[in-house]
Amino acid sequence: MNISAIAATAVAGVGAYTLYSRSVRLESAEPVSHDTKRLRFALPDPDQPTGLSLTSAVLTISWPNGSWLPTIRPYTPINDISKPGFIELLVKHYPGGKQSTHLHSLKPNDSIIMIRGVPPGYRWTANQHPHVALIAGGAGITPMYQLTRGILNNPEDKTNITLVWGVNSDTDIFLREEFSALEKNFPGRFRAVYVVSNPEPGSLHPKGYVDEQILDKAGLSGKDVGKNDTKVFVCGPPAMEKALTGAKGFGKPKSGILAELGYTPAQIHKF
Ligand SMILES: Cc1cc2nc3c(=O)[nH]c(=O)nc-3n(C[C@H](O)[C@H](O)[C@H](O)COP(=O)(O)OP(=O)(O)OC[C@H]3O[C@@H](n4cnc5c(N)ncnc54)[C@H](O)[C@@H]3O)c2cc1C
Repeated sequence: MNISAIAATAVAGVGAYTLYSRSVRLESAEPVSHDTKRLRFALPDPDQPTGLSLTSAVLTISWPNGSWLPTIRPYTPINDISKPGFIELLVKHYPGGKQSTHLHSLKPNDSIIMIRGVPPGYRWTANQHPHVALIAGGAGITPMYQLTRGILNNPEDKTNITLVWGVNSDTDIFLREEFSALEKNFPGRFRAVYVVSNPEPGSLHPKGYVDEQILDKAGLSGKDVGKNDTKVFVCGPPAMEKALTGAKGFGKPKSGILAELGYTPAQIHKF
């Protein structure tokens, strides 16, 4: 969904969707890499449920630098959405980016408006697929983290998960500890593979981008996974998503890496 469609839905539904009593207050802001912060917002009532379902984003509304027009952008909470009282966002700063610059400038006790319900998100159903492949680039990790935690924290859900995350540098793997803990606690259920385009000397991760070879090595080619058994989720920068899922344009549409590996469009969901 593009930003204007999201904004239109938000404006049309603002009465129905305003969840957190207009504003939420920043409790803490912690840098997790050179350009990314973890922001924890308190809901007005500490017992208030997040009201979020797996998987969903929230819409943030702010007026950076006293502007007349609001800036409206979606972000994907990374906290345990079953716990009440707060919302945690992981926000990458884009130089010149309106909302990410504003969110990075917030100090504890500053407030923003947050709306749930738009964009609608992907409605996850436990055990609908025996295996999911989560392919993320950079800040596109947030919906993958929400989904991974949601699946593994539900004792009824037996879905296996393979995560492939492409980042620029080793320091951009900011959820490494959280993912390591999940790998340890759910052996055989969850596996994470990191691909680094500019690795540090001595990095343990493969150098490069998420391509056919990396996915093949991660066990995600058609020969490794039953064709209809895997649901693939993709979230990353536009160039990465294009390479994975193909591109329309002038002339013949280009098929992407996932099609080459044997996945059908119905198996692929782009966050
Ligand atoms: C459903 C959904 C969930 C999202 N969840 C998150 C999240 O959890 N964390 C997060 O950090 N972001 C997330 N985003 C992206 C976020 O909504 C904003 O688009 C992003 O923060 C940039 O907004 P901005 O106002 O700072 O930049 P803008 O003012 O919109 O853009 C300014 C410039 O920044 C650059 N830029 C903006 N976005 C990107 C991009 N995605 N890739 C490369 N360059 C870009 C471009 O050069 C652009 O011209 C999500 C997006 C969607 C659609």
